[in-house]
Amino acid sequence: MSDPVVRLRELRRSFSQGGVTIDVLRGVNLEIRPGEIVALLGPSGSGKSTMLQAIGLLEGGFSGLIEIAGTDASKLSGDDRTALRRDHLGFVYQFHHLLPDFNAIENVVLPQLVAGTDRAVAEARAAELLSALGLAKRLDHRPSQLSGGEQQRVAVARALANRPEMVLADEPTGNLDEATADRVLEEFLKLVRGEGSAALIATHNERLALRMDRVVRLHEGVLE
Ligand SMILES: Nc1ncnc2c1ncn2[C@@H]1O[C@H](COP(=O)(O)OP(=O)(O)OP(=O)(O)O)[C@@H](O)[C@H]1O
Repeated sequence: MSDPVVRLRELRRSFSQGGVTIDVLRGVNLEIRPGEIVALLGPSGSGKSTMLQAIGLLEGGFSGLIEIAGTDASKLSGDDRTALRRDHLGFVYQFHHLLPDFNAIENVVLPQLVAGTDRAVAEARAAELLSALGLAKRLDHRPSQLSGGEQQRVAVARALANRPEMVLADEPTGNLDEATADRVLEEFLKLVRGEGSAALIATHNERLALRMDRVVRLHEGVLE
C-alpha cells in the first residue's frame, strides 16, 4: 500500500472562550490514501472546519502529528509550511473567495503562476478544467457575472489547478440550492477522481456523503 497523503495522530485543539476552555479535537486519528475521497460528517460545532484548518496548515495551536505527503508539518518553518501547502493541497470553501476583479480563467491561472507555471501552460490547464466543468463559454466572465453554482465550479477548478494530491473542501456546496449542490458535487467528485487526487470533504449532507469512498464522523472530539 502507498503512503498516506495525510496522517493525523492524536490531533488536539482547545479554545478558550470567556474563561471557559472547550476541547474541540480530543485526539483525532486519520489516514487518507492517495486518490481516496473521504466525507467528514459531524454536527455543527463538532470541529470539522477546525480539523480542515489543521490539515491545511492554516492555523497554529494544534498538538499531535500532522503529516502531509510524508512530511511532519510541525517541524517546518512558516515558509516551508506555505510551500508544503502550495505543493500538495487545494482548497474549496463554502463561499468561493474568487478574486472579484479577475475573470474566471484568470482566477484559475493565477495560483499556477504563483507556483511558477509558465503562463501558456497555466492558461491551457485552466481552460481544460473550466471546460470539464461546463464553463467553456464563461472563461471571460467575472465572478459577479456568474451564478452561484458557476462561481463554485470556478473555485473547484482553482483548487485543482496545481494538481494537488489532496483537496480539502469545507461545505463546498453549502450555499447552493439542493439541485445545484447535487450537480456541482457530482462534477467535483468526477473531476477529483479523474485527476487522481484525494479529498476530504466536510458536509452536513449525509446523502451526498454516501457518494464518497469513505465516511468519517466527528463526535465529541474524536473520529468514529
Ligand atoms: N478561533 C476560535 N476561537 C474560539 N472558538 C473557536 C474558534 N474556532 C472554532 N471555535 C469553536 O470550536 C468549535 C468547532 O468549530 P468548527 O467551526 O470547527 O465546527 P464545525 O463542525 O465546522 O461547524 P459548522 O458545521 O457549523 O461549520 C465551535 O464550538 C467553535 O465555536
